[in-house]
Amino acid sequence: MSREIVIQPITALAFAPFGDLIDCTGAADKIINQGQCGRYHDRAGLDFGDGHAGLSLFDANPRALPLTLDMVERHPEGSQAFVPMSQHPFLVIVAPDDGGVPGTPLAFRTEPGQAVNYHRGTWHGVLTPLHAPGLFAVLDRIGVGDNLQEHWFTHPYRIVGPAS
Ligand SMILES: NC(=O)N[C@@H](O)C(=O)O
Ligand code: NI
Repeated sequence: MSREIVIQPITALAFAPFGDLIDCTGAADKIINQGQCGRYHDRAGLDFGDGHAGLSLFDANPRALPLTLDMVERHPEGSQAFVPMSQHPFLVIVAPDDGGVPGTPLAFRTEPGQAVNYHRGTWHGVLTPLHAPGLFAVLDRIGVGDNLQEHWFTHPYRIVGPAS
């Protein structure tokens, strides 16, 4: 049995229970560098618990749609931010927590130039580019102990919708 999830455009409001949508919409918080740069200041709720911030690069293979979603994961010890290093949309899959297991997932497509930061403990699909290059900067917790909990669905979901 496969259950279908339709991809929707991401909005800050819809994503708010799961994380921060980071982009340059609206006026910059500050104009810097002799007026040559707008600073959209401190836009993510970063949380690294008892660890420290790590900045990594992920070079991920783009995925085709429809996508079979058979697993979501979460990081109980820290937040995780994905910043694309290309001007392509990517797929953001999250799920509410339902007593320690994920509820029905939601699938979002970002706009080019948008990044996301998953709150600590948010159920999410792994990094899912939709176009090459799947190159991302990732800011997440580096520290001791296990910071990864996976949930494999007995019945996978089928993620459908436009890739851009
Ligand atoms: N495992 C890892 O570093 N990446 C995942 O957490 C992911 O969300 O892609
Ligand atoms: Ni993750």
